[in-house]
Amino acid sequence: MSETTAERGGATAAAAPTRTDRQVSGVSIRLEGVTKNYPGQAKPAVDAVDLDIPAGQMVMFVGPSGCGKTTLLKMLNRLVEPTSGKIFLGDEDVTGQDADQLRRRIGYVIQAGGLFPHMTVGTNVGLVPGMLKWDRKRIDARVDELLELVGLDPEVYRDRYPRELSGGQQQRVGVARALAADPPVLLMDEPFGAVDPITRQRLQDELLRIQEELGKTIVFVTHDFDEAVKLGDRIVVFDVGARVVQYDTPEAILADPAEEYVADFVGAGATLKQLTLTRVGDVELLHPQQARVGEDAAEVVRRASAAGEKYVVVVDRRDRPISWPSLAELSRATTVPDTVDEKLPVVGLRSTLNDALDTMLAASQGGVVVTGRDGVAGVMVVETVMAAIQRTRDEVEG
Ligand SMILES: Nc1ncnc2c1ncn2[C@@H]1O[C@H](COP(=O)(O)OP(=O)(O)OP(=O)(O)O)[C@@H](O)[C@H]1O
Repeated sequence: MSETTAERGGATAAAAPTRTDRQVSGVSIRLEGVTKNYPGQAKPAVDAVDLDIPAGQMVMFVGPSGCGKTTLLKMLNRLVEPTSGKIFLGDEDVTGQDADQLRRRIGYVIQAGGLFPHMTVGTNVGLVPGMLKWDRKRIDARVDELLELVGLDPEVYRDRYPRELSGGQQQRVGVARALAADPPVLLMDEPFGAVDPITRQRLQDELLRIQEELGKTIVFVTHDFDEAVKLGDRIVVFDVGARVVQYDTPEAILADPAEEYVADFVGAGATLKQLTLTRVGDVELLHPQQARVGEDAAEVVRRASAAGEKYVVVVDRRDRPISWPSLAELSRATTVPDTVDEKLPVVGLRSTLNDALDTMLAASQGGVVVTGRDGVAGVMVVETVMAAIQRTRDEVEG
């Protein structure tokens, strides 16, 4: 770290560990005095920014509209040419490197996925490996692997066109495409801005899961402070000219905003935002009886009644939850039905309590099914969320 970096106000991340001890496949990014003057603009859009982004971390860029977040992001893959300053990937100065070469090492995800509409999902995902002249077999295998990774069945989606997908699915394909050549760095510019809140929450959960697995260095621009708190290992709060006002963990920023400006930006709901820091996996879950499709319904009802329960979670053959019927409903069937409840409220262990509450409200249900790596991890009821909110309030206020 240079002295100038230190002087310019906390633009270096402290050497705190990431949220989990994940594998790291990313490289660090270092900016030194990076500046952009757009022609005809009196002031630089980005003014002499120094920033160190540690390898394998997800760093969120937030700040008011027009403060220069996107310009700064686009200078990292040179969609915007810096006026001055230096950019390093690891120890390598990439400021003068051929931009096309550079972009093959940096995945880029934008709103709505930015897919080519006239190409199938498979062709979209295989674009960069194709440019890198991988052979057909290797590309096909990689496409399937990536579609699996982002939760899309390759058999079903490989040959579809983007217009045949929902917004959330297109976004998943966008992420798969950005990861295709296994770049160490991923840039994401408001990727989930155009999808509905519940889909956004699922995509965020998926991104956390993928990041846990891959450990890329991710730089993520967002307007949504809750999203920054949920996803970020660290958050950079910018002001005009991409001035770094605060660069720290979400916990630290919420607990101690650096300036009044940051406090305003964090907002009056900071107490409740603390809830965004609590993951579903951090609270005690209930463990209901489960039943598998095709089981004898009367037997399941007997088992659940004996355990004092009124509902069971039905899972399919791959242990995925598909419905959550009452014993009364179940006793009308002979075998446990394979009916999929499209509105079944489901969240992951890495979802936040806010997400869980939103999901319950959207489904008009008093609980959610929680899934983990190996299927159903439990269920959570609204009372648990309320108790956690109360605890957070007590802690913050008292
Ligand atoms: N191509 C361009 N030519 C001239 N000025 C530009 C150009 N792109 C951005 N700007 C200006 O640079 C400043 C920073 O814009 P930028 O889009 O980077 O901000 P931002 O923080 O990402 O904003 P938003 O959150 O609204 O997307 C703004 O004043 C903007 O008007």
